[in-house]
Amino acid sequence: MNESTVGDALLVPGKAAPRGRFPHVRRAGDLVFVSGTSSRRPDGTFAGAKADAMGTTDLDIRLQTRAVIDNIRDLLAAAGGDLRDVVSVTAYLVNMNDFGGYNEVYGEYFDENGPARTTVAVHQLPHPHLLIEISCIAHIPQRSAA
Ligand SMILES: N/C(=C\C=C\C(=O)O)C(=O)O
Repeated sequence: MNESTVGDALLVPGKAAPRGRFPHVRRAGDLVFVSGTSSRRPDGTFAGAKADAMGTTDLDIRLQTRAVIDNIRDLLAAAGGDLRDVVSVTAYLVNMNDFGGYNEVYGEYFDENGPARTTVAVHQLPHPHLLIEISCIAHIPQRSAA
């Protein structure tokens, strides 16, 4: 089904294209739902991920977490909001050993007055270099949307 039946679906120019048939962001009334977002750049490379010619990887949870939240900030801006509008965060880590680094960077953006949060470990994410993906819900009243 191509047609939107509830709210508005948004593909945000300049951001990494979704790797499937879903929008970056979907609005339903005053709530804005942000699809699971990684550190992927528009050119398909990942912030916080390097691999040498032998395939040895150097993956950095702090850099990835920062890039994910910055990507989400850009997506929210396209919906007329910003990170202060986020009311709920779900973070997916592939390894809970990364919780400390993730939590440290997260705390640079949000505090106890910020969104409700759930963090879970998952078996895999859609690319082997990914350590983290985050989805979230923001409250952005329609009258202030772009
Ligand atoms: N949200 C999904 C994938 C995101 C991948 C990325 O941002 O690199 C999905 O497949 O549901």
